[in-house]
Amino acid sequence: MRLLIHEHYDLLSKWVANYIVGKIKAHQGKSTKPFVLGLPTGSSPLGTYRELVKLNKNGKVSFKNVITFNMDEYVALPESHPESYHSFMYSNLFDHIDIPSENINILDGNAPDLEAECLQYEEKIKAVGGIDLFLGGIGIDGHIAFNEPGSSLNSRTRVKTLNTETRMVNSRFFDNDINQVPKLALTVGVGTVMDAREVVIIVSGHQKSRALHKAVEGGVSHMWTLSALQLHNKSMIVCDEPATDELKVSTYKYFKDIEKDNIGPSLGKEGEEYLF
Ligand SMILES: N[C@@H]1[C@@H](O)[C@H](O)[C@@H](COP(=O)(O)O)O[C@@H]1O
Repeated sequence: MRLLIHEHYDLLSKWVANYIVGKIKAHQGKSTKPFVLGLPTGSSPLGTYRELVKLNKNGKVSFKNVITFNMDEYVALPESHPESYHSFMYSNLFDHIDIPSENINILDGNAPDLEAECLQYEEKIKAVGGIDLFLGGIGIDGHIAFNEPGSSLNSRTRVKTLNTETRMVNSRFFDNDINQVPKLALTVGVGTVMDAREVVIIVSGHQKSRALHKAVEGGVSHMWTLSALQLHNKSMIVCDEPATDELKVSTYKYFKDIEKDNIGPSLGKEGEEYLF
């Protein structure tokens, strides 16, 4: 597992967006098949989405031949609700890029048969040849997508009960009222994420530092589902300095040193592009 430590969130966001664009372009250079991209919601990817929109508008990348699969969605929250993950994705990304609407996949938390919906989602991912790159974030308890502590590391897309801590954290989007936060969600499983050919996780801020410590320095454990990434053969965590607060100094220095040539000193200057 790689760990790239950026000075601050804006640099991280710019780097991740350019990394994704590099991957899409490299794929398009050698295949006519669509690039399949897994996507998260939350505040962590917001900067990356802003950069992707900019790169699309500047003609640096097209999403016409990209298929997306979102990680999760609340159960029984209308799609039109401002806090549904459908709304989030359209207002922060899809409404601003040239992706065809038929290429967008988001779990339907209002489907009459939720289990069938989850099974179909897995089938659809398989049918397009699997996910090339899964982008993700984490919760403060180290959850990836909505795979709360105790989730099987082999789990597939399914209905998941949200724990109180996650609902409290997410209540900031629901008038700070935990009672308005749905109790259930549909989520891809840890196994679904692990099947992606590459996984990139954004971790930003001090509040995520314990989870980062557990995922990087702890053992593989279902109590910190991000730690499953240790078993993935192409995974990377991209974080900012505050997220490293709980890492050992030696771990911090190790990753700073080993990745020093991959985080250029000029990174982040307006208009600067990175080629991967
Ligand atoms: N299901 C989402 C996760 O996919 C996301 O990673 C997490 C962290 O969100 P944020 O980036 O806002 O901290 O929130 C939710 O629980």
